[in-house]
Amino acid sequence: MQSGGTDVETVIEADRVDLVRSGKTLLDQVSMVVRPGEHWALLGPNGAGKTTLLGILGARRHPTRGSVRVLGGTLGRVDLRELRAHIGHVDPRHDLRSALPGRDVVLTGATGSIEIPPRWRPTGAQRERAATLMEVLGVADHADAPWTTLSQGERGRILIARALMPEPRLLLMDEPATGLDVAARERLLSAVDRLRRAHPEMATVLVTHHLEELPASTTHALLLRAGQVVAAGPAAEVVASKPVSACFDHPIDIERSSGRWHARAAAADVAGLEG
Ligand SMILES: Nc1ncnc2c1ncn2[C@@H]1O[C@H](COP(=O)(O)OP(=O)(O)OP(=O)(O)O)[C@@H](O)[C@H]1O
Repeated sequence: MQSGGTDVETVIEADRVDLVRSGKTLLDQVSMVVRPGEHWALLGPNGAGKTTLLGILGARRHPTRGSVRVLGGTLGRVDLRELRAHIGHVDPRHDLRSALPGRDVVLTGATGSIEIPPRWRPTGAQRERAATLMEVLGVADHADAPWTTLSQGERGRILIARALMPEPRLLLMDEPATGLDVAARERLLSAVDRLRRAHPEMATVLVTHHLEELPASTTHALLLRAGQVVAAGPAAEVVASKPVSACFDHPIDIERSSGRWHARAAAADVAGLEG
């Protein structure tokens, strides 16, 4: 692989992407390059366009202007359904209503469906892979538990295992830790760290608005505000007080310890509030 530039092994290459809906510019000249083994955080306030951008990176929607190459395929020129089969997308709005056991929910990742298709039977290799992934994600004990009884944190980890069934080279996660209590969040983040170690070539993009929800294995970050990129690059530079304060339009102090990030209102701002 070449260093820099646009090598063939680039996982995502978005160049000056605009997305306009109902006359509103949701993404404005967004560019981003993701290479194998990189783990990106997509950060920004409510309504910044994070989910919209993830939809484009996941080959679920086309940009209005600009070019997007994902896993070597240019959106607009390749079959989006075919491309989607190679992308793991963890969507918190997974629309499963039946009491499918955890193991079967993971197996639906192989068929790309919500339910197990009639007459479909997993191969031995698929069963083995599902078991391994549930082990890595720490949900092996829930293989027989019905989806309807699983907690939000358990569901989240099951959905990540599901997204990994087709051995994707790209994994997209939209706010995987939202709504979890502190222990469930920590279990999920450890699972994501383990997963990244187990699949060193896989690239990931994780959306969140909470810096505390960033796994320690995050390598890069892109800050989005009102559809525009405020900063993008190595996490150590981008997840820092100055760029994050600019992105959220609020003075924020960022600290990093044991690889994890913590955010709080800047001291001057707190004094202002108290005074
Ligand atoms: N089809 C649409 N037509 C018009 N506006 C839309 C459409 N879809 C999304 N939007 C708007 O686009 C903006 C970006 O939405 P998006 O969900 O991508 O933001 P986000 O950064 O993921 O926000 P949050 O953190 O709140 O989930 C929002 O203002 C939203 O209301």
